[in-house]
Amino acid sequence: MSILTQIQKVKPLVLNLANQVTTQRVADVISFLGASPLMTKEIQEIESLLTIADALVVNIGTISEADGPIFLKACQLANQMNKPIVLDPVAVNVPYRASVVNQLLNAVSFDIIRGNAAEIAWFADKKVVSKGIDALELTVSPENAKIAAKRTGAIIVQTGKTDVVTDGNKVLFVSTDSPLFKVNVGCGDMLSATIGTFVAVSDNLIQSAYEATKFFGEAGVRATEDVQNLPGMFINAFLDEIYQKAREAK
Ligand SMILES: Nc1ncnc2c1ncn2[C@@H]1O[C@H](COP(=O)(O)OP(=O)(O)O)[C@@H](O)[C@H]1O
Ligand SMILES: Cc1ncsc1CCOP(=O)(O)O
Ligand SMILES: [Mg+2]
Repeated sequence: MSILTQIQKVKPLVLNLANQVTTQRVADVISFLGASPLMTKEIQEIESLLTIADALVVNIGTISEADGPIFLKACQLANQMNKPIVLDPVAVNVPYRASVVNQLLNAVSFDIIRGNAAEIAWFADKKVVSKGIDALELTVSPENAKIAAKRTGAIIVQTGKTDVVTDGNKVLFVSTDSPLFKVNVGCGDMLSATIGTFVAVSDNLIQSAYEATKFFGEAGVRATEDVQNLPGMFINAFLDEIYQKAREAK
């Protein structure tokens, strides 16, 4: 049975420590895949929610001081409960974010880290030009992703024009090019949540990360054709493609 069919069957609960910008888009993509999203930032309920969750997605996009202890507690509990964690290290090159992520890396294990080329370069201790949430270099080799995977022990999904999925040894590529991904804020967050939904029902981390990234990219390319390359209607067309494609899976 494919991972997508498994998602429809199990309807996993995906718990999100989401950012405040793209929360609805992230909830939508999880729901349209056939799973159940839940967003929280309340430390008092983390344990009970993780008990019923199948995966945790941590997005640092709008981090505040109060978030540090919540991220730490959620990730520690998820590790103890053997629930997979996907980290989206939005703009981790900014010093405050870097210090919080360093604390997390010292205390917990992430199963998957999904970021753009500049964010993944940070985990490899390399510099790639970035501007806030965006990576500015278009062609980036898989070397940084491989180093980041070896250093963190996580599967790395480095996104850009070509996506790289690696455990540090094996390297898989996804090329699904559409300029509308870049214009629409939140596509990275939606991909991280999609990966979280795939790993919620599959123990094979690298395979689920790869299949999620490929599925997401292909839906985006089809949506770009549907909206004739214009960005305004893209997210709706994209979510519709995800909904349909998920249900066509065998
Ligand atoms: N230049 C690009 N051309 C085509 N697709 C891209 C490009 N950059 C990113 N994507 C796609 O957009 C999605 C989000 O990636 P990215 O923009 O790198 O993340 P983020 O939004 O976190 O910066 C991925 O599915 C990726 O394949
Ligand atoms: C604009 C913005 N500011 C803080 S988080 C965020 C959204 C980032 O989304 P993505 O990295 O998926 O484009
Ligand atoms: Mg991002």
